[in-house]
Amino acid sequence: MQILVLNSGSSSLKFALLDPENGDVRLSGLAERLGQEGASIRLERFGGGERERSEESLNGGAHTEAVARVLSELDALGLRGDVAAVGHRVVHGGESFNAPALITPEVEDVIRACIPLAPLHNPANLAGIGAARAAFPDLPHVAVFDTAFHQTMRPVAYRYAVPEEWYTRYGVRRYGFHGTSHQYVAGQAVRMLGLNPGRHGLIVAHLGNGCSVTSVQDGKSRDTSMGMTPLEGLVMGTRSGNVDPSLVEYMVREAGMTVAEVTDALNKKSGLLGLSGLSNDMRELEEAAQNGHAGAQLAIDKFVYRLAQTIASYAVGLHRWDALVFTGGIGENSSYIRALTMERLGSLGLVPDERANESTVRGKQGVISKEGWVTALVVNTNEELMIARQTAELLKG
Ligand SMILES: Nc1ncnc2c1ncn2[C@@H]1O[C@H](COP(=O)(O)OP(=O)(O)O)[C@@H](O)[C@H]1O
Ligand SMILES: CC(=O)OP(=O)(O)O
Ligand SMILES: [Mg+2]
Repeated sequence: MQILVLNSGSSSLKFALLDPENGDVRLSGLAERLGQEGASIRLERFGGGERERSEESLNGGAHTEAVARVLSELDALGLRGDVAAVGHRVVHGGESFNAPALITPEVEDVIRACIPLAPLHNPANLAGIGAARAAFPDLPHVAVFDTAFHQTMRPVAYRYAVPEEWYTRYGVRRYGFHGTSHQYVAGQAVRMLGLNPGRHGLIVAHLGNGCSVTSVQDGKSRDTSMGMTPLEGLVMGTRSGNVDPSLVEYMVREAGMTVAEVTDALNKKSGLLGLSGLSNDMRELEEAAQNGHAGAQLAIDKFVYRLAQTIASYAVGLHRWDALVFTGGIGENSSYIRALTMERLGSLGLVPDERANESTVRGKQGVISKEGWVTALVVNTNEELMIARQTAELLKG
């Protein structure tokens, strides 16, 4: 059985056709700058131990054109008939979903109702669902929510200290995101370390373009750093993470900006990009910092400082702490950021094994801490595989 997985961003579409049993990928790729000039799509085909890549223009195409191109590629490869179902990443499911859901008109309504909580993500997810339903009208479509894994948080973690009515009437609370990745990575770490699936404590740092830390106890999310929206928490590529909420009103008053402009800047012009004045890409910042770029150095230092602070604070809620887990593009590849973070956490017993840390990059995973100290490890996340598995499980059940 093959599952087609679609992960729609505001202007991008990641896709993969894979077997949920063994994780074998037949086709994968990424369409970018959708709906804009210069839209393009990259395709990778796998078969018979071979891998073939290509890139082409989509000519201003949007999600519909990207899905259509994926479909024509499936036809060209003779794989369309193998697709048993489509699994969609949906970022915000509010409090309505603690598990994946078969997409019905009612489910689409709930995803639509969550747009105000995730204005950057949910409209793109709906566009992807619409395009895929038109392309595969007879197949089951399943929504896998970023928020679902975090529905096990208790009120002490998910409530904000604001008037109660904001929660009961307007749904103002912490929801958390990247749940599919945190759940997958925590499960892998339990297996790799031989921990008891029913009794363990992990802190998982998912560090990609968006970044979040989650504490996982006995397989369940206890707390997570992203909040009502994916803006809260850590310093990210272009997102500020935590700031004083008063700055919104202040910038409106002092800089003559609108609330929407301030919010947009906090989401798209802040974080590593804002602090460095250079880039949202950690690779570029590491190189620039080495060449003496002060802004890049500050961005890295602030990123690490906030990350280490958050990790330390998450040790508070766990009944035991077995390991710190790094994942995502930065977590899996930057031995520098991992080393700096662990050094900051030295007083909590984290000590990097220099050789293991430096060699655990580009697809390698495993323990990177010195023996006898708190365990730290790298786990490669695989949201596509997790979405495919959850889609297949829901259809079986
Ligand atoms: N070798 C590397 N060293 C440092 N950072 C890296 C490296 N490889 C990738 N990254 C960083 O990972 C981030 C992207 O993470 P990724 O998980 O791929 O993003 P997304 O959240 O879009 O899926 C970027 O900041 C990129 O610079
Ligand atoms: C929810 C979220 O922040 O996702 P991403 O990291 O893919 O932007
Ligand atoms: Mg990501």
